[in-house]
Amino acid sequence: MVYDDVNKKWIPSGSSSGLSKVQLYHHQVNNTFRVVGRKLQDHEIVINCAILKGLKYNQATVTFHQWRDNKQVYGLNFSSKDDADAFARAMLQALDVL
Ligand SMILES: CC(=O)N[C@@H](Cc1ccccc1Cl)C(=O)N1CCC[C@]12C=C[C@@H]1CC[C@@H](C(=O)N3CC[C@@H]4C=C[C@H]5[C@H](C)C[C@@H](C(=O)O)N5C(=O)[C@H]43)N1C2=O
Repeated sequence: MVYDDVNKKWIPSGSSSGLSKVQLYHHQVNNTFRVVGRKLQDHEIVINCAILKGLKYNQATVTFHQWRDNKQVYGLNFSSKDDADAFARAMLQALDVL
């Protein structure tokens, strides 16, 4: 999800709401990280953002985590606590090595 600052509400990222698979990629060569989310149904890329050193990953609730870059605020509304925990662990490990 992305935050619509004008209307002060979260909107689905991409062309429609629906479940997506969100992955954290590590580019070994230059030690960079990127979050990429794809819709399960049609593989539409719904999130594609670089994770930079010093990023603050906010676990607002057990299943809703968020972060911001200079352009927008991203929110991940996880289907389960386990998914949220797994993603948060990977994100925090990435932030540790950046
Ligand atoms: C300093 C800073 O940047 N701070 C950011 C957060 C942050 C901190 C540190 C580092 C980075 C970031 Cl990003 C912040 O506070 N921001 C970023 C933009 C929005 C917000 C501002 C105000 C509101 C108030 C309430 C809360 C909100 O949005 N919350 C709460 C949990 C709750 C869970 C789920 C989602 C649900 C999917 C739909 C909707 C629903 O429940 O209807 N909803 C929500 O309502 C969700 N806000 C925010 O997060």
